Amino acid sequence: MTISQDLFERALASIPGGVNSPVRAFNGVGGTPLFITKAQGAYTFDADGNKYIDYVGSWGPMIMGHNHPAIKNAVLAAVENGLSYGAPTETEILMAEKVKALVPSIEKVRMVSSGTEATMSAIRLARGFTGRDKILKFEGCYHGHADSLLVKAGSGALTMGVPNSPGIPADFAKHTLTVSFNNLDEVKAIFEKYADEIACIIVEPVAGNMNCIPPVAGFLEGLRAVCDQYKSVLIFDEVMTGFRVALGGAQQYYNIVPDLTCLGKVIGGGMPVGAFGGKKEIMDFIAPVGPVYQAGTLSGNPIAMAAGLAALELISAPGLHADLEAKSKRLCEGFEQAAAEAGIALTTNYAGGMYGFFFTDAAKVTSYQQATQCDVERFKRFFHLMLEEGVYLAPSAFEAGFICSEHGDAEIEQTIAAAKRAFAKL
Ligand SMILES: Cc1ncc(COP(=O)(O)O)c(C=O)c1O
Ligand SMILES: N[C@H](C=O)CCC(=O)O
Repeated sequence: MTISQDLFERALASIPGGVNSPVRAFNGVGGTPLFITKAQGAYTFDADGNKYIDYVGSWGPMIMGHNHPAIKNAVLAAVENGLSYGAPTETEILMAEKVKALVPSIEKVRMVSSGTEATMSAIRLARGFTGRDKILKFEGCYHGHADSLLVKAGSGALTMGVPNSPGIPADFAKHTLTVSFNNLDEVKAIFEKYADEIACIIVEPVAGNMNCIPPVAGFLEGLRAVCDQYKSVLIFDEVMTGFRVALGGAQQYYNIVPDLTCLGKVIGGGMPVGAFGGKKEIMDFIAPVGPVYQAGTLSGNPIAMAAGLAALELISAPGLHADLEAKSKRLCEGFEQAAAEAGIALTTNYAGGMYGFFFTDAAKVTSYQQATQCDVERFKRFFHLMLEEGVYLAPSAFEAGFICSEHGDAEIEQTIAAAKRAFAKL
């Protein structure tokens, strides 16, 4: 990795921490981040010419594998007509119609350029719509880096040990209430306390930013009931789960209808895209039809829409999500069996095309507290052993892993075999 090392040193001189998003810096595992030169299918290639089976997939968007020809060709065709107009296009209508068809709880949708913009806009809309200031989120859930949401946050914030970021005025953060994920009693108690002051609950329906933690039975149903009771807006942040755990997202997988949904990652096919949408009466509260302001110079960008539409077309193939889940299951079972043979305590979680594994004695991990008590040092050693084996896992114990359509049986079995050798050396 000498070229990656040289590039990292050069990057450190000009870019804070050498990276443009903290989770890329390997702070969670130590060592030098890989500098990637190209990616194809299930594989990424680094500057030193190493080839890796990739379970990061650009942190989720690459559900059809890297550089899929249909997405690439859609982008190339769109580029011929110009890069951006700042005026409406038919492709935006096609995108909105496709999103509505795939996620029926979405009656109207607004396109943005990142998941952060989607969640930030959705909570502003919920506040404007209800006339309430407080919002409720869950410890360890990450919803991007908007001020209201960087409170007890997961992902890089948790990895770096700064779940509450400096720079956010206390006067602002005080409006963000937090309780434990998968703990409905805490949700009910806080609603009893603040009754009609809470504008919305925002939740990752499968938590993917404190490793991977699916909801326990009844949790999402309970959130729906509480929001109905107190007339709060239920926001599913499906930036990660959307189009991944099922074609219609986690709301289809668990059969719960939120009021608003945030989307990102897969919806852009690898281009910078996000979206938020939901009930017509709430969505019509945003400008220009309603009073809540929300805008974006590059929102609905024609190249990004072309890539996203091509991706959504591809993922609509019958059986794709069942296949992704079968691969997640095989990988998790393979890891558990290999760990057991080596006498290593390990448990796994998965939902559709996302998964996580935890070095712990616990039979199942269902909470933030359990996730943060896992053996992070063991994870770090395992991560580097797997890298030496040619397997690129998320470089943090607090991130989910992603399966793509191009992970075939060969890649999955190769990964399990690599894990077996790695466990033996832990
Ligand atoms: C659940 C969730 N919400 C929001 C975001 C923010 O998206 P972005 O990084 O595109 O701003 C992310 C990922 O970063 C995410 O995983
Ligand atoms: N966990 C994050 C998103 O899901 C990782 C992406 C990032 O913040 O760079």
